Amino acid sequence: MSEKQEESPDGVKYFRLSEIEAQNSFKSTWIIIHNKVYDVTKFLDEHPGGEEVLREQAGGNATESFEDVGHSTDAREMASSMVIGELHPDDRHKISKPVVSQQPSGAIWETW
Ligand code: HEM
Repeated sequence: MSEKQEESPDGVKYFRLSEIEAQNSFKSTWIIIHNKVYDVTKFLDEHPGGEEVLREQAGGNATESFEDVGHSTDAREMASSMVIGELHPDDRHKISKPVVSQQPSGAIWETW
């Protein structure tokens, strides 16, 4: 295992966020959903929700919009065939917001 951790222990490929962000063209369109990286380049034409919504998220985190739509089980299965790897664990905090909560003591907690 290299120190750079380009793979998870079970062999899943890790992509850095900068690498993913560069895949935002018609030639290559990647999106992130729940920290998984999807290559949707060939799917753009076939997406029932249209190509535009995928293009808008190209190279970025589409988790919220994907979940907002309430995609079907079929859609989720379809999506799983497009997974090419995962966002590198060190970059995950860059696309997610902390959950802020107040404890009974009054202390403010931030969790990721
Ligand atoms: C790999 C990723 C995705 C797959 C495989 C996928 C697949 C599908 C499928 C099969 C449908 C038909 C309805 C259903 O079965 O739920 C659908 C609808 C839709 N999708 Fe996606 N989708 C993906 C990502 C996204 C993303 C990231 C967005 C938003 C940015 C999006 C927006 C929509 C919208 C708005 C519809 C509704 C279309 C309508 O009801 O007229 N999808 N998608």
